[in-house]
Amino acid sequence: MTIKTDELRTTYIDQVIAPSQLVKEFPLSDSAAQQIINSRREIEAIIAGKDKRLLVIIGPCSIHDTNAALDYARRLKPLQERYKGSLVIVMRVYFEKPRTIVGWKGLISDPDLNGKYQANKGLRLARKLLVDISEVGLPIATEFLDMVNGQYIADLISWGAIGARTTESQVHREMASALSCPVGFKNGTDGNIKIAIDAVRAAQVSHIFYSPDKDGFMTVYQTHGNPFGHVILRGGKEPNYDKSHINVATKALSDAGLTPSVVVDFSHGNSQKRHTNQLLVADNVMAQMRTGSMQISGIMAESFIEEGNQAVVAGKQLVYGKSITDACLHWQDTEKLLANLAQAASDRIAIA
Ligand SMILES: O=C[C@H](O)[C@H](O)COP(=O)(O)O
Ligand SMILES: C=C(OP(=O)(O)O)C(=O)O
Repeated sequence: MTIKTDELRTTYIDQVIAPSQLVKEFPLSDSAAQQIINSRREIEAIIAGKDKRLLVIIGPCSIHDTNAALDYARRLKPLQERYKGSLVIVMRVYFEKPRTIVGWKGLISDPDLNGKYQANKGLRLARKLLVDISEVGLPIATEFLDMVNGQYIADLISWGAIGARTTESQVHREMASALSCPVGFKNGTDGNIKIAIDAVRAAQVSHIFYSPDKDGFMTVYQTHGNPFGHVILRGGKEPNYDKSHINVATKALSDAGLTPSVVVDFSHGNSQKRHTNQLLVADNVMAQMRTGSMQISGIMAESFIEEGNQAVVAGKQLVYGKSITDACLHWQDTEKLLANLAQAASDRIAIA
């Protein structure tokens, strides 16, 4: 063969470390593993309607500075303890960003924020952070976007998301059917909730799925199906958190034979990308909860240490604790939000 017909549009960058090697470098302790198993069981019970507490997925839009993320985790931990009677708090630790067109795609692929794609460094930083947050004692939520990255970190994840741009993707549904944690599917960016309900159904059953194994060898797996898929309403062309949208979504879930409850994302289409609107969404959701309705089993919010977001500019120092993707609530608002959610959730438990 002298004429090359493929790999015409790629340039070799590096070999990637095997998942088993990364796990050796950053192992999970037995106590942290037990805590992850316990957190997954708690979240599963909420998804199944057996635990009346509110699932709260909260944290930065994306991780770009692991020190700031750990700082956030240490602030969140006492609140997780304080409100554990009414909230199951899980920290958002997102390393992979699906972009509408282009942009920084997250710490794993581009840890230096400079387009040099030092993926081995990104994987090491990501796994170390997950181990550190697990040692703090917090359960972790992440989005599974890439088909390979999960093998490096999924053992540390208590709750997974499939994003609005990939809910309709067959391979993501297959991946969700293989994941050991509960998985939420976002509605589409245009607001289509049927694709998320279809995704929950698709992920419930067994599939044939190609993935690297822990040693990095491409492997064909038969997945067992994930019984803990659920829908996340994130808004679309219009927000979809109010009572009428919740009723439509839960009826569609019921008609499909699924548990009629949803997670509401306060951000994204529901906040129309204005971070402080998350607090207005929260007020509406808490009012719904106070009627005793169990239609909303969980919420998601984007929060960090500093408010808003910032652009990455070469040579310019980044503000510590401030998002470089979607704008986030600051820590003070986060504390107030969690206190209010805890009150609304305990009011709801009292009625139920
Ligand atoms: O959650 C983050 C963003 O909403 C998502 O990655 C899309 O971002 P973009 O529209 O800025 O590309
Ligand atoms: C990208 C995200 O959300 P969505 O898929 O809803 O846009 C996210 O939660 O980070």
